[in-house]
Amino acid sequence: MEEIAVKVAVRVRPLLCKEVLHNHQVCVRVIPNTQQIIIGRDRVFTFDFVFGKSSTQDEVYNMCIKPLVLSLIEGYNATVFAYGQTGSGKTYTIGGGHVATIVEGQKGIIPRAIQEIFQSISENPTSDFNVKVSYIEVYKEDLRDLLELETSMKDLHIREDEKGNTVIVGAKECRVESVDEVLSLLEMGNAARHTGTTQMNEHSSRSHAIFTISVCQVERNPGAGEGGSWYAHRRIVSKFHFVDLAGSERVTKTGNTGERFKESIQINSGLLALGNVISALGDPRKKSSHVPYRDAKITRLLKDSLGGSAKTVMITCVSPSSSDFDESLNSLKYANRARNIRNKPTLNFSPESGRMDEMEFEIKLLREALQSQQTGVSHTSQIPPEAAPDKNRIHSLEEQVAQLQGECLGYQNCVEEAVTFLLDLRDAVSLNQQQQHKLQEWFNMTREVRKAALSSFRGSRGIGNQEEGPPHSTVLQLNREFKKYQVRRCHFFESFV
Ligand SMILES: Nc1ncnc2c1ncn2[C@@H]1O[C@H](COP(=O)(O)OP(=O)(O)OP(=O)(O)O)[C@@H](O)[C@H]1O
Repeated sequence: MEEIAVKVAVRVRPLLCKEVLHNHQVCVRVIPNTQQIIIGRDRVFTFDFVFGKSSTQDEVYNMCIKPLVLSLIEGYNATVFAYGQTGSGKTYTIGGGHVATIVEGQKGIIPRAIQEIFQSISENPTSDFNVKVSYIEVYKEDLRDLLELETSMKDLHIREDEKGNTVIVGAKECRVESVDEVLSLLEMGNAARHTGTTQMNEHSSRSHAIFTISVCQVERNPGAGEGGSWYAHRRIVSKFHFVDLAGSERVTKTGNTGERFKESIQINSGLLALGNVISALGDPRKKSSHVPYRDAKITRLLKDSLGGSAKTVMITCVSPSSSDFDESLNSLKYANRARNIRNKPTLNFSPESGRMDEMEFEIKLLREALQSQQTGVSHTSQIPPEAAPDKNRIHSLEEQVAQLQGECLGYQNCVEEAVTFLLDLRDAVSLNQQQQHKLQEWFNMTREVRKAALSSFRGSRGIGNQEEGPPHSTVLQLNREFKKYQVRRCHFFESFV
């Protein structure tokens, strides 16, 4: 599996009107025709992409995000996250805020990516797509569903699936069919997000927000099956996380008190945890050390994006103002360290679900074939009684496939449950005896279910000692038998013409 580095971009926003009015000096500049940034008089940093004060939203999108959208459609998970001091331009860049009223050129990353995803879908006639979005925020270390505010925080849980990908159990996933639908959900979520006014930023995000678009594509591949007469399905589910982190802030500078002060503490501790993860992953001297993903919700959520299986771009936003020199230098140091993080992107084929789709499809074909042949039989008065066993055979095949599908579903559900549970335990620091016992019980149960599924299938076929194989191979056997039956039946009818 190929390792690729997390790509790091730095964007320096222009001085804001109030900074110009207060006569702030510029202390961060892009060195023209390079990928370098200079801060102060002589601190130079090199990044994958650098964007200066006059860079446009379009440039940022095309350079950093477009390739990720293409990867998403290919089947990779992707993440872009914006990091930086409060007021440095993260929400502006990611595309939060009032997406509906914003002028075209000012649109941030999310609306542009959505546009492109739907464009790609419309240009792909060979697959069926199912697109869903979810939007959650981490506010003071609690998860909140921005698309379903009634959902209690307690009902949202962070879990890992069997591939190690982070999933939020309980978060509302809305099925969407158009760009406008996504934008109105985004707008709704943005309106529900915790924001507040601080001395540093009039519309400061007080939470980390994760907007996720999940694309499920089922490729229709005619003729791939034996004899070219049925459809093989490839199912890919890939996700794009757009993460707008809350900004780091110095409490003395923001002048925050009361609730804002409490928020600052939580924001900073989440970002500190993120800094530690970046440091553990990005510092070659700490290569073999423990990565403290579990120290905060945001680091747990970003686990597969940092050192995991996704393709990731980190956009570090910095203020050019000399009054923010220390914060900007810090952000650049973090960004520099993040360049050493390596991910191992993997394609998200879903072989199990693919098999289920395939089985469902075959059942459909079997049913259709059965129906049309039954009709044929009833219209053919000269058909001799020898046809009856064939009809019975097709009935029995259909029953077996249906039974197999039911067994596979039960088995799949059970395994999924066990995997989630076991992975949870695996992540725990240590297991006590009771937990180890429970773990063993789950292993035993899975084995039993699998055994029962196999023996019941063998029983239904009258097979005693056939080699154990995955349920998939039995479907293929059924398919083959059905084809043999079809050929025999054709010959049979031909002999009457
Ligand atoms: N590249 C840019 N060009 C023009 N204006 C910008 C740019 N980046 C940010 N701004 C402006 O700077 C201000 C602060 O930006 P924004 O709210 O995006 O910061 P933030 O990093 O998300 O802050 P916080 O962490 O407090 O939420 C906004 O008024 C925004 O419009």
